[in-house]
Amino acid sequence: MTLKTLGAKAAAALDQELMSTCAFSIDQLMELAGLSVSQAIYRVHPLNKGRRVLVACGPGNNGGDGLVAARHLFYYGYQPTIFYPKRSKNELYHRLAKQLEDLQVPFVDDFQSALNSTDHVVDAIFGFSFSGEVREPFPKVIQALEETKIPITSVDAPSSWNIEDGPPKSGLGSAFMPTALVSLTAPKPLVKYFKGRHFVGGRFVSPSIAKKYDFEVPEYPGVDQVVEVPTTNEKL
Ligand SMILES: NC(=O)C1=CN([C@@H]2O[C@H](COP(=O)(O)OP(=O)(O)OC[C@H]3O[C@@H](n4cnc5c(N)ncnc54)[C@H](O)[C@@H]3O)[C@@H](O)[C@H]2O)[C@@H](O)CC1
Ligand SMILES: [K+]
Repeated sequence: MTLKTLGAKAAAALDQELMSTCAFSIDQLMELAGLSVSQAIYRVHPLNKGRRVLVACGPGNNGGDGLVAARHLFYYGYQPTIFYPKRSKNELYHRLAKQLEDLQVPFVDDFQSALNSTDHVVDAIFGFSFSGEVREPFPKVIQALEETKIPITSVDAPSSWNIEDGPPKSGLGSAFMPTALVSLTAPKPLVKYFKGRHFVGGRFVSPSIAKKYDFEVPEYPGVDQVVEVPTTNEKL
C-alpha cells in the first residue's frame, strides 16, 4: 500500500478547513495528534527499552503536539523531559506547559546534556510550515539530532527537511534520519526519502474531507490512534 501524500500548502489548507467548516478547535486536533504520537512512541520504544524521553519542541503547532505527547507519555509511565527554547505566547501553549509543570516534568535549557541522559528523543521542532534554512536557536539542536545514536521519533516531518524535497542536499540536516516518523492526517511528500518505521496518526479526518483533499484515511485497527504503514523506499 502506498499512501497519497499531502504537500505543505494542502496540509495547511486542510488544517484551516478542519478548524472552520469542520468545527474542530485547535486544542482538539492537537490533543488527538499528540495522543497519536505518544502511541507510536509506545510501539517504537516500549517502556522496557528505557523510560527517559526527551521531547524537543519548536515554536509552532508541531511543538504543541510534542507537549501533548509528553503528557500522555508521563501517564503511560515514561519520564519525559522537555526542551522548549522558543515558547509561544499563545494561551494554549501556556496551558499545555502548565499541565506538564504540574506533573513536575522538567523543562531544560541545555539540549546536549539532556540528550546525553535520555533513552529516546521526540523531534517536535518543525512540521509542515517549516521552510528555508534552520534559524537560531535550532541549528545546534538539529546538528545534535543528526549526530546522536539515540533513537528519534519525528512528528510529521524530520525537522530541517523540506516538506516537498526531503533532506537538504548538503550541510545541516542532510544526514538526519530519524528512527520513526509519525505523519499526521497524511504523509507529506518528503516521506519518499525516509527510511525507518512509518506511522500515520491523527484519527479525525472525515471521509468527505479526505475525498476533497484526495488522500486515503488508513484503516486504524481497533481503538488505535496510529497505524504503521510500509515505508516508501525510493532511493535518494
Ligand atoms: N491538521 C493537522 O494535520 C494537524 C497538524 N498539527 C501540527 O501542526 C504542524 C504545523 O504547525 P504550524 O503551522 O504551527 O507550523 P510548524 O510547527 O511546522 O512550524 C512553524 C514555526 O516554525 C518556525 N519556522 C519555520 N521555518 C523556520 C526556520 N527555517 N527556522 C526556524 N524556525 C522556523 C515558524 O516561525 C513557526 O514559529 C503540523 O506539522 C502538525 O505537527 C496538529 O497540531 C493539529 C492537527
Ligand atoms: K518534527
